[in-house]
Amino acid sequence: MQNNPALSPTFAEPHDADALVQVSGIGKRYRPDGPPVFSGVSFDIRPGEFVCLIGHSGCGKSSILNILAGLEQPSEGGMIMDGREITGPGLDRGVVFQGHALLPWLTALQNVTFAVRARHRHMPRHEIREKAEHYLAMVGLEAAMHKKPAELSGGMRQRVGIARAFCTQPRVLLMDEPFGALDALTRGMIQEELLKICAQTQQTVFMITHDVDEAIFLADRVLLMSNGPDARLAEDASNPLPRSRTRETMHHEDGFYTFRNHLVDFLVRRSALAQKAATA
Ligand SMILES: Nc1ncnc2c1ncn2[C@@H]1O[C@H](COP(=O)(O)OP(=O)(O)OP(=O)(O)O)[C@@H](O)[C@H]1O
Repeated sequence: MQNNPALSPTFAEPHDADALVQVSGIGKRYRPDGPPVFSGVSFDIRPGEFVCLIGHSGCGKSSILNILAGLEQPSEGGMIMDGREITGPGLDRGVVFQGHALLPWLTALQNVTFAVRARHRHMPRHEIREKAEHYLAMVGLEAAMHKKPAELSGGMRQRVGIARAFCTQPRVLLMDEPFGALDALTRGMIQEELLKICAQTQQTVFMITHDVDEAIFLADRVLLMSNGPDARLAEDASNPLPRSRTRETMHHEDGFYTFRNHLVDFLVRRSALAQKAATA
């Protein structure tokens, strides 16, 4: 951790000793004369955990993800990852946005090798290529790796984006509604692939979603934000379903409907009450 006296009081908060990421009392204010978008947000992410963040539009979810990515600075509080303060972007964090953000003049394979090369500057060319091919195969794109983004469907482009993020083997993968623009069928398929890859690689993930069922399928923990302005992290809900769940059968698992109702009730009712209580 860098020696930043301004942050020391917040970092004194209790955190899980095993946490990979420790977020301490972060807040964001874009306009000095207005209320903060959110404040006092603290949570931990343990290694290998899949954490989803849910909340109504405008409560600051993307701002939190951008702060974790180092693309934005918090107005208050701070974060530690692997014992060091996050102060800017780094290759230890891979980011997948809703728009795939691929380089349009490169093929799928070249887009992925570009990322591997940036991460592993001294890796031999053939190893870079093998790595890129491996991750493209993992997301089911063996046959399409020589196509350019314009020749791929939206779902395929998003999968290239996921392969690109995974292949750099970031300590944490940050995803901002990565499947928001996809049709339900493609979305389901990619969710399953993602869960499989995460299980194989023990990848740590922080993901924003609006979709309660997506969160229940993917997440070990669901963080619930109250409504903005001055939103807070209102609840930290552990997923009671076994990790072996599948999309087809998860609604038969004990606790599925109780957990789902809990999340839906938060979004429909408690998120507004939590905001009133926090700002009263
Ligand atoms: N760069 C910025 N400059 C000024 N205001 C911003 C900036 N980025 C976000 N905001 C404002 O901060 C608030 C939260 O935005 P943010 O995108 O973080 O919310 P969100 O919860 O991710 O919303 P959504 O679910 O609609 O994507 C909004 O009122 C937004 O207008």
